[in-house]
Amino acid sequence: MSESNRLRIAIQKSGRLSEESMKLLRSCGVKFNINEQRLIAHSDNLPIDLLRVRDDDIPGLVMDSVVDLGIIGENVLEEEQIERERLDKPSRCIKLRGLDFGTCRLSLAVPNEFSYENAQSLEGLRIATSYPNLLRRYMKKKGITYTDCMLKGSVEVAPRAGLADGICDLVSTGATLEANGLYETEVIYRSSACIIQSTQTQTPEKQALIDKILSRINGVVRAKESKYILLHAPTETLEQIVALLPGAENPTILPLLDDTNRVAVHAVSTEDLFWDTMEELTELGATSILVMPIEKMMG
Ligand SMILES: Nc1ncnc2c1ncn2[C@@H]1O[C@H](COP(=O)(O)OP(=O)(O)OP(=O)(O)O)[C@@H](O)[C@H]1O
Ligand SMILES: O=P(O)(O)OC[C@H]1O[C@H](OP(=O)(O)OP(=O)(O)O)[C@H](O)[C@@H]1O
Ligand SMILES: [Mg+2]
Repeated sequence: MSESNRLRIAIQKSGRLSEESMKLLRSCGVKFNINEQRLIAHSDNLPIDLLRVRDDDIPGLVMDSVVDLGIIGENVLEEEQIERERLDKPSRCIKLRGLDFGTCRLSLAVPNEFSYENAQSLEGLRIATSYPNLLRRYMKKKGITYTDCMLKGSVEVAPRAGLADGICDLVSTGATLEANGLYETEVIYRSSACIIQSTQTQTPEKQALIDKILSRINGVVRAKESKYILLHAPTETLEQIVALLPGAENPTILPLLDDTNRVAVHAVSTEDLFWDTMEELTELGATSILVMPIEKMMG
């Protein structure tokens, strides 16, 4: 493959991570248009190409240095890492940071009529999964022998179709399990999306661009977790009010026109402000409480 000076980022073409991956890159100032038929999307404003592929292919593309960065579920990353360990193949990639989407868990589940007591209840059974390595690691730790039935999709229909006794699949709300007459018994792995980088040597220009993207991602994620809070506070309860604002450092205190008993408080809070705290603030005499989202943060 020819060497390119453009940074290559692999994202899921279509599925649970696609929209959020594109949204994250766009919020970092990477402009691009997607043509559904095309594998590659070129950014208009930065030397970046997006490769739109199946999520299972992303860790391998990063580890083999075909692309520089990838956005992927930790579950798929870990599955590939265990596979490469097994095959004595190097996993040349590092996780740059976790992301706040694609949160789910890999769980064992059995049909509603199955009487499950503990993990040992699965001894000798056949379990359908798309994650044979994560399943094997868990079952080995528990000392349970089983047979696996590898399915790339529709894992949850396997017990009804007579292909397996139980399943090991991703769960979020549990609606898919319920719809298929199954119930969750053990969580074997908790996952969210993450961004990974190939450890193969980058050009200094590419590394500088990766650092810039990562710093922007940090800013976007921090901003999402933070809120800008404005309120009016009586001077006598000001200290208690400020102490209630979660993670707010050095708020700005401003005088109010024609009112010497109250001040305006402006603060950036590193956490969401919950209704309970809002109620406590009003009990302390705070008024005109506004909680606003922050788009970007830096410095
Ligand atoms: N219900 C869910 N809620 C949140 N995140 C999920 C959920 N299901 C899966 N994920 C995360 O999103 C990733 C992609 O899930 P998806 O179901 O789109 O994969 P897929 O069907 O294997 O797609 P592909 O066609 O790309 O192979 C999973 O590996 C997991 O990290
Ligand atoms: O617990 P729930 O909220 O029901 O989510 C779990 C389902 O979500 C994922 O599939 P997805 O809907 O992405 O479709 P897929 O099976 O085509 O991958 C996963 O494979 C489960 O089937
Ligand atoms: Mg997949």
